Amino acid sequence: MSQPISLTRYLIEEERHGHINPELRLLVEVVARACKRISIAVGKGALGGVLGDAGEAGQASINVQGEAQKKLDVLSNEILLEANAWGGHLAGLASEEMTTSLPIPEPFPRGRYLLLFDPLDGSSNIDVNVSVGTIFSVLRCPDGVSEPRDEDFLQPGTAQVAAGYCIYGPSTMLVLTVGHGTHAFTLDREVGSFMLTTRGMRIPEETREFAVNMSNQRFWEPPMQAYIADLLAGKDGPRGKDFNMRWVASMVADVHRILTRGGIFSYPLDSKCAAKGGKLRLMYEANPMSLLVEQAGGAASTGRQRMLEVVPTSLHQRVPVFLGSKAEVDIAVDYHLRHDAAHG
Ligand SMILES: O=P(O)(O)OC[C@H]1O[C@](O)(COP(=O)(O)O)[C@@H](O)[C@@H]1O
Ligand SMILES: [Mg+2]
Ligand SMILES: [Mg+2]
Repeated sequence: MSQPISLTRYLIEEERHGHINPELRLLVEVVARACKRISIAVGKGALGGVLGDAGEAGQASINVQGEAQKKLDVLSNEILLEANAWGGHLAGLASEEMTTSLPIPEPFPRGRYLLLFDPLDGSSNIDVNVSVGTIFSVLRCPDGVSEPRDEDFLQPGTAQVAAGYCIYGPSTMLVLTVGHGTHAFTLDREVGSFMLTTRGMRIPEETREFAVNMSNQRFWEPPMQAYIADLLAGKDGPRGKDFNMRWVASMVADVHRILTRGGIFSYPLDSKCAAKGGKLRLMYEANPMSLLVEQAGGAASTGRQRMLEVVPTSLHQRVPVFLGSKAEVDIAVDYHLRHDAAHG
């Protein structure tokens, strides 16, 4: 195998092709560098004193989502904030762990992009040494806005100029799109660089594998109940083939598997999360993952609408998610549309 090229070299090539400008190239480099720092913190585990809950004296620290924060949620957020505030390419930032967005304050240099991130995805897996990750999305700051507010971030997923995630697993990998394919880079720990190990990831169109939290089954809507029942019926059911199931409960790990070997990932609407609109967050989970999946030949939907066309109404908006192998996502969507048509 020929020597893989570095992330820096790949980004320079994309700039030469006119796919990105120098600002966006450097922005991605800054995010990648922050992810390397998070990877080191995650890798130290119990030795780094970073496991367990955030907060003091037995008092849990609760974020804007109403969820208890882990120490690594807080640390990863701080690493991304610090790195990007000094980067000079951003006008503002928004994070799963912060109530409102943050315009880059004086005296930091201000740029033209907006960055949204889930600093540590899969928090429930931190203390059990299972893969976690960082998810990010890059938007343009609207023209004429120098101090962006929450509403300036409310752009549909189609407006993303870059998206990616870093998975902290047996190896640390950065999976990135700047709108020209989805590419995977593996961190060479000795050299300290991300190296391009898969150019142009492709999701097989069809699959026999699904990912869903089955413990929520009785809370799902009827079309989701019907869809999964038919998958479980296997060879004897209407699908005529047996399906396998996987659920890591870190979206990064589940999506990484799907980008690698296909499958369908779903976090559907259920009666526990219906009032909030779903479980997963549109702006820094669903949208970046949907762009990566579409760029790899897959599909992503809310079950009723293409994910990337959802017009956001709030920064921490939640949505139902179906993404992965295109033919299978289309089938899941069809169950929902047929149900809606039959029930008005
Ligand atoms: O525990 P559940 O309900 O199966 O949820 C798992 C889902 O929750 C999440 O962990 C939410 O992410 P955070 O850890 O960033 O809050 C997703 O990664 C994952 O798909
Ligand atoms: Mg998450
Ligand atoms: Mg998180």
